[in-house]
Amino acid sequence: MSTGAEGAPAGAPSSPDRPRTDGDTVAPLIQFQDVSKTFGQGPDAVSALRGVTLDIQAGDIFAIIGGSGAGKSTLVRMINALESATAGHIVIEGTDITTLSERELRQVRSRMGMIFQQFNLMRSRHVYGNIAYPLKIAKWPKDKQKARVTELLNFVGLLDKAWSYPDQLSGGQKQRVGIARALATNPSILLADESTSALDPETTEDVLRLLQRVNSELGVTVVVITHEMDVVRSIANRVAVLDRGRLIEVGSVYEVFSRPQADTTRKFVESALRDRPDGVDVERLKQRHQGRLVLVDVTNDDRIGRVLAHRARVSDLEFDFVFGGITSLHDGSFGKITLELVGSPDSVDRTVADLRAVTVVEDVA
Ligand SMILES: Nc1ncnc2c1ncn2[C@@H]1O[C@H](COP(=O)(O)OP(=O)(O)OP(=O)(O)O)[C@@H](O)[C@H]1O
Repeated sequence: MSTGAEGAPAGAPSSPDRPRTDGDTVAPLIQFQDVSKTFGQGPDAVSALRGVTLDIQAGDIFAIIGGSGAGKSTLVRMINALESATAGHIVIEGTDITTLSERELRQVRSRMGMIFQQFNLMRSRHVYGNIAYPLKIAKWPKDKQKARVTELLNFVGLLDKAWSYPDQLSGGQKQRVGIARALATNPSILLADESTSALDPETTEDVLRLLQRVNSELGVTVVVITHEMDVVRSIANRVAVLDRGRLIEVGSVYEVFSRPQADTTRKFVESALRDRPDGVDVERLKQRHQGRLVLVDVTNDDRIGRVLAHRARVSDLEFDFVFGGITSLHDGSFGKITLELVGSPDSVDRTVADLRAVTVVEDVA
C-alpha cells in the first residue's frame, strides 16, 4: 500500500489556494508523452497503454474514464511510478520521472497522495493512527503530527471519530479517513482510484464534495479514475477517455459531454444522461404521441425555444416536450430533448428545417 507519504518534508500544514488553470498556457503539472506499457512478453504480452499523450494542469480535477481493462489504473499507477513505462516519457512538475532512481522517485511520490476503492486502511490502528502513519514514516515530530492530524480530522469532519477503528466506520467515513491520510504530508497531487465505486449514491455525493474542497480549498490537483460518467459530470473540469489502452478523447467535460466524437464516449455519455429514448421508450412514445417525434441536441448557444415559439406563432404548429433532459456543468448546459411536432406536413417540415439550422435534429424511429 502506498499513501504517497514516504520521505515527505515537514512544513506548514496548509497548502495555499491555487486557482483553476483552464485555458492557461503554463507548463502542465503532469505530462504523458507517447507513453506505452506492455505487461509480459511474447505471446502472453498485454498492451495496457498504447502511445498515450496527455497533459494535466495544476488545479485540475481530471477524470480518466474507460471500460474494464481500458488501462485506467495502469495510467494512474504510472503517475506515482508504481508502474514504469515501457516507452515514452512521464514528466511531473518538470521532472522526467522515467529516468529517475528509486531514491529520487520516493521524493516525487512524497508530492502525491492516493485513495482507493477499498479504502486500504489499517484495521489494527484507530483513525488517528491511520492518518498519523505517513507523518510517522516521514519522521514528523510528535507535536506537529498531532496538530496536523487534528487539522485533517477537522477538515474531513471526523474529529469525533479519532479513536474509532475502521471496522466501526461507515464506507463514507472510511473514505474520509483515506482522504485525510492521503493529504497528511501536503501533497500537490491526489490520485483517486475508483474512490466512490464501493459507496451508495448519497455517500458518493459527500465524498465527491469533499474531493472538490480538497481541490478548491487546498489547491490540490485531483486525478480521478472512474467508470461512472456521473462522477465525471459531478466534479471534473477535464476528462480523458481510454479505450483498450488508447486515449480516444480528451477535453473539458463540457466539450466531451456535449460533442462526444468517439462511439465509446457517446455510450458513456448516454449512459450517464439517459436523455436518448431506447427501443422500449420509443415504442411507448409512439403509442402515446401521434405527431412527428424528433430528437434535438440542446446546448448553450442554440435557440430551440425561440424557433419553436416563432413557428407556433406564424403557423398551425403545436409542440410538446415528451422525453429527455438537460444537464448543467460549471461551463455550460446541454442534453437531448425529444419533441412531438403536430401540424400540417408543411409547417412540421418547416419547423424541422429551422431547428436544423440551429442544432442537430434526428427523427425518432
Ligand atoms: N500487473 C499486470 N500484469 C499483467 N497484466 C496486467 C497487469 N496490470 C494490468 N494488466 C492488464 O492491463 C490491462 C489494463 O489494466 P488496468 O487495470 O489498467 O485497466 P482498468 O481500466 O483500470 O480496468 P478496471 O476498470 O477493470 O480496473 C488489462 O488487460 C489488465 O489485465
